[in-house]
Amino acid sequence: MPQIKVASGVVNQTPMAWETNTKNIIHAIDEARKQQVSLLCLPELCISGYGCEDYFFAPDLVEQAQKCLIEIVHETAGIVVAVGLPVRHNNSLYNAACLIANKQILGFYCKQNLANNGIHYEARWFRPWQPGVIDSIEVNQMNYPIGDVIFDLSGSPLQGGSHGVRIAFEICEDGWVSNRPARRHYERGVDIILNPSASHFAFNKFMTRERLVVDASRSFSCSYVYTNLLGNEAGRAIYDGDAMIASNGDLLVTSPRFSYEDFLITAAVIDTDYTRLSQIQSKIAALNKDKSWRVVGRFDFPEMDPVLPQVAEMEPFEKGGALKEEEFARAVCLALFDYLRKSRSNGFTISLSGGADSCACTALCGLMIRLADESIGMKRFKEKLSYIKGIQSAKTEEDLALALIHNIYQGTENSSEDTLESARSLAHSIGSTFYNININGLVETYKGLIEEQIGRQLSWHDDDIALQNIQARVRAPGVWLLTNLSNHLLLSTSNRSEAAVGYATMDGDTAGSISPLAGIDKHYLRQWLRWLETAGCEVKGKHIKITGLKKVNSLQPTAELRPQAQNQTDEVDLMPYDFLNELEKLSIRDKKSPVESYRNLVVRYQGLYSGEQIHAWTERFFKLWSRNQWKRERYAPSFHMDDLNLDPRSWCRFPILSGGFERELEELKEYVRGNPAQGSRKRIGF
Ligand SMILES: Nc1ncnc2c1ncn2[C@@H]1O[C@H](COP(=O)(O)OP(=O)(O)OC[C@H]2O[C@@H]([n+]3cccc(C(=O)O)c3)[C@H](O)[C@@H]2O)[C@@H](O)[C@H]1O
Ligand SMILES: Nc1ncnc2c1ncn2[C@@H]1O[C@H](COP(=O)(O)OP(=O)(O)OP(=O)(O)O)[C@@H](O)[C@H]1O
Ligand SMILES: NC(=O)CC[C@H](N)C(=O)O
Repeated sequence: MPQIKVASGVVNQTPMAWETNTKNIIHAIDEARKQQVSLLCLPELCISGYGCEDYFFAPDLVEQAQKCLIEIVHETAGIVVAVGLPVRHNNSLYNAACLIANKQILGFYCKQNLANNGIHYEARWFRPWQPGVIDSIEVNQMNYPIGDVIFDLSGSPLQGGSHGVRIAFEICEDGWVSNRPARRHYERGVDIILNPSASHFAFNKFMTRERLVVDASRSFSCSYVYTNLLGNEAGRAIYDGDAMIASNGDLLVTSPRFSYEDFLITAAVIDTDYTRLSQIQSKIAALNKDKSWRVVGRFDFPEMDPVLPQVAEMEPFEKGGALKEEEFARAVCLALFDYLRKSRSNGFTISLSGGADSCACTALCGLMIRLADESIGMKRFKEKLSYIKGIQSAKTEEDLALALIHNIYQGTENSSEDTLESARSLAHSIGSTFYNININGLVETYKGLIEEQIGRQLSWHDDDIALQNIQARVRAPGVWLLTNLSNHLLLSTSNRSEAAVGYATMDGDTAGSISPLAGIDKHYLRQWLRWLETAGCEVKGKHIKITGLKKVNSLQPTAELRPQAQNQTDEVDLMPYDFLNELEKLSIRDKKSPVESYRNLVVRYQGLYSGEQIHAWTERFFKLWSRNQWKRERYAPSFHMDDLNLDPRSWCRFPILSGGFERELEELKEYVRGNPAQGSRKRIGF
């Protein structure tokens, strides 16, 4: 049949959650069938979960995945389904997709290009399949083809079935490399390419995916069905559920992103006659006489009535002019919601200072409730968190916030009325539980005990950092106590700029179980808070704002650890946050030496800061960066946002002990000495 209804199925999976994962897959198949879909593509490794880490090595994991596969096969009456799982073959592990048609397994395609950069470590567990190789694998006492296969599905002869529909695969990274399998699929006259992916969220990445998919469908004259995972699967990576279907260079349909559903089906009708016409016109199809790659299967694609032209549209939030703000809000909120339910915790506790970081964490929790409510409604929200007894009688979003978000302000003599008011007004605006204690006595008690032992008084002149740190540390036990009492998760509030330079007290304000902001820089975070107060997330024609952020948006960031008379601010302690951000990009993301970083900064901040000042900040940054790797190793898990991530466990590795750039900073000093004029020129065109 020339017209076929195909679909991408996105699913919210969890590593090794065999029952839930299988249930989500079966529900997705049922829904696709209900929508008269004939061919459904489900994500990469969706049976086991993508993030099983070294447990992929466990033979039992592969067996469990196979048991689930058999269960799924029984649920595929009248539909063709592609589902991803790890398979063991000849003592190697492969990242495979199984094609099932009408309760029959047809075979397995294995990924040829493993993702092994950034947060991906696939080559640690899997072997890449060699192009052109096909073998046979035994599953449940039956032999099936495995490897670089293309499926040729024909209906019964009565249905004009001699015209087989050719279906091939690229698994995620396969579609991102220059020598992609689709080029060979094209020469074999393929009608449909399925791409089951596990493509983590990063800012703007959906546009790159779209280009890959649309370009492939145009260059290879085919229909391209791309699907992805959804939600916070395993802790750090977030999947936005981005799925789409393109045909002959046109994007037919895209899925809604950042949904709180367990699964979503995105369907379109494709026309194989139309893509074949393009193949004929480009005179390329089926050059090769060797057909060993062809796996023949039987499936009667139903007759379809013509459909109206299909054109994909962006979601309103994607075209509203605040894409990064929207993506940050939606990605982190979904990540928090999944973390909450998958860790079976009862809510979030935050030590709320009224400053930008803890206000951002609190606002994100409040926003999570509102976005989830908009996505799945109050009833499903409560069902998904059915183990939390305290929210089952909630009627409003504020009722939910009261139980799910606990804040505590912990002032000292160095705290100001401004920050207390900021904290209180934010808590009030989202409806969270707010506590207010004074920890001065605790700080004084510790100080007194130690002074007595060492035989001298501590002073701000001699003991500045130690006196700052004791205040930050004294806050940790109380907030942990509160957290434990409600079986909450304690959010640690550090942002990426602080992580870069270790501007946090270990076991003080770093205490916590997740660091939702550790992937985002402080300069951007402040801008985002202003956006959330004044514009907010666009949902169903309205805007979800958090107006209680008004006070914090009027304050200058300060740790409030030194006596108020010293007017402590982060930017005086460190350097301006936008400068820190640029320097961090140059030195850490782009790996430029201190001299090269400095030279670039002098150009960028010409006329604004002197060469001497830029030199001093560059030196400070490199010293603090290398001295504080151990702190980054000890941060609570954070979410991946982009290629500026500093998380050493998923992205950016650096030695804990190192030469600390001593020689490189000497070279910088020499360079500055030899180029004294730099940086003192007037700033042009900023
Ligand atoms: N390589 C290494 N491996 C393992 N441990 C290492 C280490 N180097 C030092 N250390 C240890 O690190 C300790 C120092 O670290 P730590 O005690 O955390 O303190 P430290 O990094 O010296 O100071 C904390 C900084 O963060 C700022 N802060 C703190 C709290 C809140 C805020 C805010 O923005 O609100 C800012 C504060 O102003 C200060 O500049 C040393 O005593 C030593 O034990
Ligand atoms: N008075 C306070 N009450 C409760 N928690 C506090 C207080 N002061 C600091 N904290 C905790 O320590 C964390 C670190 O302080 P830090 O100053 O870096 O962040 P912030 O106050 O949220 O933001 P900013 O740095 O923009 O002022 C805070 O996010 C908060 O969790
Ligand atoms: N699972 C994968 O192969 C992911 C790699 C791919 N480059 C992506 O991030 O989308």
